[in-house]
Amino acid sequence: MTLLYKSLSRRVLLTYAAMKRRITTDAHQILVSPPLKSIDFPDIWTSFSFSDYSPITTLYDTPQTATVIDGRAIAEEITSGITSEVRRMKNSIGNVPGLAVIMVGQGRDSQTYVRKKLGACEEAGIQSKISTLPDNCTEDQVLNALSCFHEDPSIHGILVQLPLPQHLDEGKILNSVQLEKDVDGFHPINMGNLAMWGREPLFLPCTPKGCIELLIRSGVEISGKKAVVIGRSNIVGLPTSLLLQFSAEAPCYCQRCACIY
Ligand SMILES: Nc1nc2c(c(=O)[nH]1)N[C@@H](CN(C=O)c1ccc(C(=O)N[C@@H](CCC(=O)O)C(=O)O)cc1)CN2
Repeated sequence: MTLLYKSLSRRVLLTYAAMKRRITTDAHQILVSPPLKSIDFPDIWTSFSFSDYSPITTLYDTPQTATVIDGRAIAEEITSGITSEVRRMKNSIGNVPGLAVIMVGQGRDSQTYVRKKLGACEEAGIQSKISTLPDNCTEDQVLNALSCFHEDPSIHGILVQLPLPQHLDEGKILNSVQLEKDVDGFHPINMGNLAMWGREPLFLPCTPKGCIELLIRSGVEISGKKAVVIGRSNIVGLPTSLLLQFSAEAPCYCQRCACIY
């Protein structure tokens, strides 16, 4: 399992590194940008066969017309792909991936998101564990929960559901997530590597990755486009903008403003 995981990560990172090299060594490429499918990432962006998909709509055919992307259908498609991959893994090596979630407090939104994440794991055959801590827990309790999951060989990915209560130091806690298990990609080294040429993050934040997936799977050609990202949060806006840098021509932030581009 570890070998498979390492070989997958390696393959992904090599693709990512190759792409970054191409961009940095060829000034022309900076303007033209390589197609997004050749960028990093893992599972789908590199092995995804575009011919398998009929775009929900070809945006080029209908310029300036808003199109609603059917996220639910795409999510089902992705889940089904992951489910077969996990089944294959179980049949070949007898193991399945394991996700651990740390949730502090009883925030309604957080509970909903965590429930959905665990439900998605179950649907795909991924093992999951959750550590639920009270609103008034100490930083040490969170760090202890993290340590337990770091040492648990059945856990390959850990996420700390955000936001955390005010009295906890979010930065310190995210810094403490083991890099190799940082599935949210929120560790400053993973985030920093995403922002730097010649560096490779081990994981991508899931919402930005999901946005790019939706575009790709809907047949939207990102390369060479101008993109506007509204908001610059660490969780969504900032990493989305970084991802778009690789393909869109001129991504920019838009913070608390109406923006017509
Ligand atoms: N550890 C993490 N904590 C948090 C994350 C995260 O990625 N990792 N993100 C948010 C909460 N969240 C997932 O946990 C999340 C929230 C909202 C969305 C999203 O896409 N929202 C859509 C609406 C979707 C719908 O209505 O069905 C939107 O805002 O347009 C994705 C993920 C904070 N905590």
